[in-house]
Amino acid sequence: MSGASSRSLGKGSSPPGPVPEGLIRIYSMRFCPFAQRALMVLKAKGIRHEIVNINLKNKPEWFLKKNPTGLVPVLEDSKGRLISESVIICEYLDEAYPDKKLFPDDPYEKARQKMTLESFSKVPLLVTRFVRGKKEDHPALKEELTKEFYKLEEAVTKYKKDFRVGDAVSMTDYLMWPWFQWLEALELKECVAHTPKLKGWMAAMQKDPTVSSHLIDAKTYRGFVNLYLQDSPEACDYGL
Ligand SMILES: N[C@@H](CCC(=O)N[C@@H](CSCC(=O)c1ccc([N+](=O)[O-])cc1)C(=O)NCC(=O)O)C(=O)O
Repeated sequence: MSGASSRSLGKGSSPPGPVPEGLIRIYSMRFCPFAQRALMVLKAKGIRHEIVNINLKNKPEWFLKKNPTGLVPVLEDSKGRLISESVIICEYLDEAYPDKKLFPDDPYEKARQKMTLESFSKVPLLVTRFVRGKKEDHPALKEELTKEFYKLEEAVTKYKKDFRVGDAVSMTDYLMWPWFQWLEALELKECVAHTPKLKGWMAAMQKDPTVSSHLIDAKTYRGFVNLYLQDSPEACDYGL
C-alpha cells in the first residue's frame, strides 16, 4: 500500500488504517508536481513517512472525506490530523520538524523567499494550460512562460540567496523545482534558452541528492500525460 512506487488506490479500495505513531503519511500521486514538493521536503529533512498513492482518475470514496476538494497532496499524522495544500504542508513540515530548516529563520529572509515564490506563481498554471491546450495555442503560451522565466532570471540575479545550490538548497528551490523538471518532457526547454542563470540553477538542482532521487525520465512523463489527458484510470500507475 505504501511506498513511492506503490500502485495507486482507487474507488472500492479499503481506507488505510491510522498512521502509526512516529510516522507521517502523505497521500500523493507519482506524477503530481504539488505532491513532489512535499515529498522532497520530507526527504531533505529526513522525516520518516509513508506514501499512499491515490488514483486521481478513479478516486476512492474515503479519500474525498480526507480532502473534499479531491486534490493531492494531503498529509495525515498519527492523531488523524489532516493538512492539504502543498505550500501549507511544506511550511508545516519545516516548523513541526525543526531540524535542518529549509526556510530561513530570519523573518525578512523568509519573506524574501516567499516573494520569489510569488514571482514564480504563474508558472504552474501556464504549464498546465500548455499541456491541456491546443497546438495552435502553444507558441503564445511559450512566449508567456519565457516572460515568466525572464522575471525569475532577474530574481536569481538580485536575490542569489533565494536560489541556493548544493548543500544549501532552500524551501523556495524545492517549491519551484517540480515544474522545471517537466520542461524537457514537454519540449519547453527553449523557454529557458535566454535565461543563463536560471539554467545554471536548474543544472545545480539536478545534482542535489533529494532532487535526483525524484527524477523521472521524459519518456515516462509523456506516457503519463498521454493517458491523463484521456482520463484513463491507468494514468497514475503508468510505468509500474
Ligand atoms: N493548490 C494545490 C494544488 C494541488 C493539485 O492541483 N493537485 C492535482 C494533482 S497534480 C495536477 C497537475 O499539475 C497536472 C498537470 C499536468 C498534467 N498532465 O499534463 O497530464 C497532469 C497533472 C490533483 O490532485 N488533481 C486531482 C483533480 O483535479 O481532481 C496544492 O498546492 O496542493
